[in-house]
Amino acid sequence: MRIALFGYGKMGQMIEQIALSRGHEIVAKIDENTNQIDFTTMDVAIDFSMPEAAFGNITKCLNHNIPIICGTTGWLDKYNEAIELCNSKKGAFIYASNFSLGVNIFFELNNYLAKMMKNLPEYKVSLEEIHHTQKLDAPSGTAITLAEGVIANSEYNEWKLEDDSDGALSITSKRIGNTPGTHTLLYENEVDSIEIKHTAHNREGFALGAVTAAEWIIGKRGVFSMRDVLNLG
Ligand SMILES: NC(=O)C1=CN([C@@H]2O[C@H](COP(=O)(O)OP(=O)(O)OC[C@H]3O[C@@H](n4cnc5c(N)ncnc54)[C@H](OP(=O)(O)O)[C@@H]3O)[C@@H](O)[C@H]2O)C=CC1
Ligand SMILES: O=C(O)C1=N[C@H](C(=O)O)C[C@H](O)C1
Repeated sequence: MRIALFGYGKMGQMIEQIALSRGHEIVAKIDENTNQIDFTTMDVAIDFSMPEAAFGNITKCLNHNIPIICGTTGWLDKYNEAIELCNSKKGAFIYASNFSLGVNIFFELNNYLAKMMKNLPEYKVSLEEIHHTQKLDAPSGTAITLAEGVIANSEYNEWKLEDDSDGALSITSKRIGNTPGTHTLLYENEVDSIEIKHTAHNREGFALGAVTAAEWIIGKRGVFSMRDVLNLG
């Protein structure tokens, strides 16, 4: 498979390693200084760039009929526009806030736990994410997906960053050293607490998931998720 990388930072470089080890070719490494992109050389594009760049990169790929896998977080105000464009162009697109197998299992566990806790209002939920100090967005995309999972399966209506006013689900964001990504859901009352936690030990799981998604999407049309790729649903 001929892969173009949009963004060649920490994730782009890890994806290159994994892609090469699986017999793929990296045909382009694109950043904000790239003037011309030859879309004829690529079978699929993978974007791990920056919040302000992702939507533009997705648009370019869909306009050139290139399937696009996007892991960049912090641009979701434009997600519906990306879906509309993908559908109108009959393209192929996957966004995931987290591509790792472990986190996608954790998302399922989170939904299941939220459903069980729905009728137990004595437990208050809180959500914490910890990432490295270079991370630009807060809360993390993964924390937002987890919060949306709780909201869809409980009486909570909204999440807020470090604010539980009006009964909102509060997300705490911490930036510590080189932490690859740790997410914790805590249900707590006066007598006990229940905690579920996912800890990424490095970036390999994210990169492997993104390359797996790129392999999976070839020949497909539509908007998909990691649930489709991993056959979780
Ligand atoms: N979904 C998932 O599983 C995961 C998602 N992420 C997300 O991926 C994104 C990237 O993370 P990470 O690799 O750690 O970040 P880095 O900052 O290490 O890399 C981002 C790269 O994007 C480049 N860039 C800037 N503008 C553009 C542009 N217009 N087009 C293409 N590339 C551009 C930057 O170049 P320069 O430095 O020259 O500006 C930089 O090299 C973040 O949003 C992060 O949250 C991260 C891990 C897992
Ligand atoms: O920026 C990161 O590093 C990560 N970003 C993603 C997010 O915002 O959830 C995924 C992972 O946690 C690492």
